[in-house]
Amino acid sequence: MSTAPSTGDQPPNADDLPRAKRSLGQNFLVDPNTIRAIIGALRASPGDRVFEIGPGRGALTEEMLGQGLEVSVLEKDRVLARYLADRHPQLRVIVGDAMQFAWEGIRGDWRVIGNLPYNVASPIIWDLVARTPAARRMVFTVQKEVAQRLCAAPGSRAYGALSVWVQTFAGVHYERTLGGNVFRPRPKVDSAVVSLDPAGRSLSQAQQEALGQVLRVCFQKRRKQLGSILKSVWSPELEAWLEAQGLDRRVRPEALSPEAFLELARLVGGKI
Ligand SMILES: C[S@@+](CC[C@H](N)C(=O)[O-])C[C@H]1O[C@@H](n2cnc3c(N)ncnc32)[C@H](O)[C@@H]1O
Repeated sequence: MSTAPSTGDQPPNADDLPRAKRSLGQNFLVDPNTIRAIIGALRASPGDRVFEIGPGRGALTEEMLGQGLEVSVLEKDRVLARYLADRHPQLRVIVGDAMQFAWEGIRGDWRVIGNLPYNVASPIIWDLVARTPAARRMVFTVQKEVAQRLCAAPGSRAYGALSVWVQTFAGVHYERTLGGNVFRPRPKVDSAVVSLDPAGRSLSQAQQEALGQVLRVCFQKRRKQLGSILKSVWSPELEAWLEAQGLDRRVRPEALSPEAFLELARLVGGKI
């Protein structure tokens, strides 16, 4: 760990940099053009507040500070958190786990950014979008397959519970694919950048549980027909609602839009 006094404007000596820990998904961005492009996707202006998840050695953090953004970071690795706090006294550094963070505090004017640890990216985004309805734009670097699932449209192979859940709360846009050469160490999988624009939708805890339950049940059996999946809770109301959509009980879950799932959760959630 570097114990040098703050030298935010000096490039760190390679020997001072904390080693990458595989267990924490540490693949650090090293390509300046990619770093600028990811931050550009945030569409932030000087003075805007940005919350970064997993700042690592500060590749995105330092560029954002250089652009005059007001940055707070949440890092699980104490060594890296200390390294960043030492180098950047103006940075608000929180040592903590994004899987257990009180996201409700990120309200209003916050943008969110993160080159997320790949093994926990989906649950972090799942939680974050539901609990920060008023936040501004979010930009995440994730495994390419996860990015495809986040953006997937009904009927496509990648469309599933994660797509429906996240698109219930935000508009999702696939920004770009990243080759392994922009990271050190180089990850084994391809990566992609996605942006999310929260729609301002707030669901109660009960509504969230109902939607989560319906998604779990439906996408466990995505090739089955809805009438068979929901046999035990089928009702005339459900039948009438499907008919009004121009659908019937033979429809498969993967054909339903996020809005349709929300209505389905209202009709059957809590009963299955
Ligand atoms: C893929 S690296 C990205 C580092 C840096 N942002 C970059 O782009 O070079 C992921 C970062 O998230 C941190 N991390 C891993 N699990 C975390 C968790 N549960 N909560 C917060 N940070 C975590 C890792 O220590 C690491 O710094």
